[in-house]
Amino acid sequence: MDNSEVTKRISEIMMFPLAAKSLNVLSELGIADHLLSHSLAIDDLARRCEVDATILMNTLKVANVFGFFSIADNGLIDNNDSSLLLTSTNPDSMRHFCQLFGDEYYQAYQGMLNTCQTSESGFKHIYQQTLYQYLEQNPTRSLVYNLAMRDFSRPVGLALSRACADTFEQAGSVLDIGGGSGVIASQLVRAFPHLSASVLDRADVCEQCTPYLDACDNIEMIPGDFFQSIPSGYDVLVLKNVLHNWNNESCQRILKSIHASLGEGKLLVIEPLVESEEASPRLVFNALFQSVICEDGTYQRSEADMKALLTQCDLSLVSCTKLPTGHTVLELVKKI
Ligand SMILES: C[S@@+](CC[C@H](N)C(=O)[O-])C[C@H]1O[C@@H](n2cnc3c(N)ncnc32)[C@H](O)[C@@H]1O
Repeated sequence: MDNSEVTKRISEIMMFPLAAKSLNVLSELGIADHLLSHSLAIDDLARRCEVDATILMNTLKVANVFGFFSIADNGLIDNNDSSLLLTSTNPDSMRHFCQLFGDEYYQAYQGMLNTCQTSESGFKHIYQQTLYQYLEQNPTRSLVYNLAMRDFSRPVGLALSRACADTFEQAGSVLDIGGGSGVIASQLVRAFPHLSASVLDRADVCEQCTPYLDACDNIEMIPGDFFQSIPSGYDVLVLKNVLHNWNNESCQRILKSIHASLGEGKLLVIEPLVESEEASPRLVFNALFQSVICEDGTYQRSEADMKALLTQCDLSLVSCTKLPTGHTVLELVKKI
């Protein structure tokens, strides 16, 4: 690559925040929802959203560079297959994800220099409180967070049902620890109707997410704190995308609570782990993301790091399975 190409690349990279922010603003405004039933002229769309038509058009053009929305020569704006994923009701929706990543997380990246210097959370540096303290005090944004996790976890729930079918077929009950909106629990009871499922999460999450559960799924939401205690008596405990939010010391405290409740049951730890030979850009970004957004001193873990952490907590590894989503499922039982 010659210098002029590198110069172009640098200027593109430095402008990329505008691309992420454009998807965020279009998601906050619900533009894809406005276009759900028909195309609209830019002036009409801007009027409905109470924004400046020229700036909205420029925002749409940035999104369009990345393949979102269709902009006709006559100025009519419409959804295309990509922007349909920004609608609220699409089962594969990424709208809440764009709202969360392009707002709170985006602002927290301002703390990254501090994270590099101190290994402390960039989020905490900017917001002067941890992510979960912030969410507790901001119910509207907490709902965005919970729905973003739901959007993100949907494909994993399906993959998990297929990959661990034997485990769930043989089980009668499952508890999803830090299970948020209950998306994984819902998918499990649909795939295995004999299962009874519960979700343990922070009290405000349980209250907020109960209306989003399908009543037919009959899932119990249990308000609690996984650092304090976890109810026992379940055949399978699921812990998905939880440990990566915490440093080793906090993970050990969570695993101690799990150990106390596990009995004869199985624990499934599901995490996006990195291996050096499969460093996809998304996983490379994720490693940095965890240190900036999560608790002070949190680092991305490899499969070996995770196995070491789990076995230090008196758990024995039974199996290790890769999901097509890039997550690893570690099945564990209490060490005898
Ligand atoms: C990254 S989200 C993962 C949610 C869900 N497991 C999933 O994969 O979609 C982490 C979850 O841990 C929950 N959480 C954080 N601190 C908790 C605590 N002390 N006790 C119980 N749940 C907690 C959060 O509310 C959130 O739902």
